Amino acid sequence: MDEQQTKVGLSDDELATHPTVYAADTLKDQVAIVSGGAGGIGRAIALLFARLGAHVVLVGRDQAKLDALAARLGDKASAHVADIRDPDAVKALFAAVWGEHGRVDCLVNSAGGQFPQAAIDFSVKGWNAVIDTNLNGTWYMMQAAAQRWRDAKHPGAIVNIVVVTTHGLYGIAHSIAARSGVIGLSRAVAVEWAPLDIRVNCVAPGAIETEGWNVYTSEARAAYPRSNPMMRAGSAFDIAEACVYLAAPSGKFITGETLTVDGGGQLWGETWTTGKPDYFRGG
Ligand SMILES: CCCCCCCCC/C=C/C(=O)SCCNC(=O)CCNC(=O)[C@H](O)C(C)(C)COP(=O)(O)OP(=O)(O)OC[C@H]1O[C@@H](n2cnc3c(N)ncnc32)[C@H](O)[C@@H]1OP(=O)(O)O
Ligand SMILES: NC(=O)C1=CN([C@@H]2O[C@H](COP(=O)(O)OP(=O)(O)OC[C@H]3O[C@@H](n4cnc5c(N)ncnc54)[C@H](OP(=O)(O)O)[C@@H]3O)[C@@H](O)[C@H]2O)C=CC1
Repeated sequence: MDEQQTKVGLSDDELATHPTVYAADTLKDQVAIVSGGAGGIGRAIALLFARLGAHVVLVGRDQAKLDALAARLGDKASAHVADIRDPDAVKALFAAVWGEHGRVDCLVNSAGGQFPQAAIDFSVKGWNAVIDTNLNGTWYMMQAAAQRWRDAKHPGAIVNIVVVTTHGLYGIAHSIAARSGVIGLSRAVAVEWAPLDIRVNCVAPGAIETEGWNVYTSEARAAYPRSNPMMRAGSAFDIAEACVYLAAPSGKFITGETLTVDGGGQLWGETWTTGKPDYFRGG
């Protein structure tokens, strides 16, 4: 992080009142677990899902952050502390939620992240922290959700928030490896779990303005809005609406897919999370 940390992205009030294309009862009576639910993208998902009728279970490691958002949502949300890297904590989370609500309809895995560093300098510990969070943690959540759905003969939908992997994203190779793993895993289990009426999809955000950006230098952050042909950053609300599309009946014939929400960034544009090296500046 650098000294120029600022509040970025839409406020909770803006997210809660943002116009949406979805009907108010789109997710009526559903129960959705959102990991990273108090993070920048996760809170947009939580606020929209709750607005569309779901009860949202907010998951993260920071009780106070979760409680603050849950308090805003009243009986539309509850807070559960769990580290997704701990498979026992994940099992306990699902036991608690099923015990409390008797159902889960949807899991959104938005917990994740990475730090910018040239791959050649990754330490073993740093590499493992990113793989463990983004690949292993996501998998523990997916498997726990699917086992419960299988045992209860209940349909389910999983949406994994990943990263656009098609042309790197220089400076976060550990995350690209982990997210490519999640995308491949999602495609594989989409087939295995179709007989269980479980759909598994991913959303790959481009530059989405959230406080998560504070892990990057101000120079890198300043370039993100120019990383796509729309020449602007997206908002967490764009990701939230994509998640609804895949989780709700609108996505009922979609599984194993990755929906890229990046303003065309994978087609044109470049992203240097550690700053653009002189070599690529030409001249
Ligand atoms: C095309 C479309 C365009 C798209 C254009 C897109 C542009 C934006 C791209 C992406 C944006 C986002 O994802 S937004 C952000 C999402 N949120 C985040 O990234 C959250 C911030 N990240 C993290 O919390 C951490 O990085 C993470 C590893 C995931 C968490 O794990 P832990 O808590 O275990 O990590 P820590 O204990 O802090 O660190 C563990 C070890 O990791 C290493 N480590 C951690 N931070 C480090 C650092 N800054 N530099 C070096 N090494 C570091 C050290 O070895 C640490 O050990 P020690 O040496 O012993 O300390
Ligand atoms: N913003 C962007 O431009 C982009 C974001 N993404 C991805 O989207 C996802 C959400 O990003 P965003 O909301 O911006 O980032 P944030 O950092 O704001 O949110 C990430 C959330 O994940 C939670 N989390 C992290 N590790 C764990 C863990 N081990 N167990 C439980 N919860 C954990 C954090 O909560 P706590 O620390 O309290 O546990 C935090 O609330 C991430 O995977 C991110 O990499 C992808 C592309 C672009």
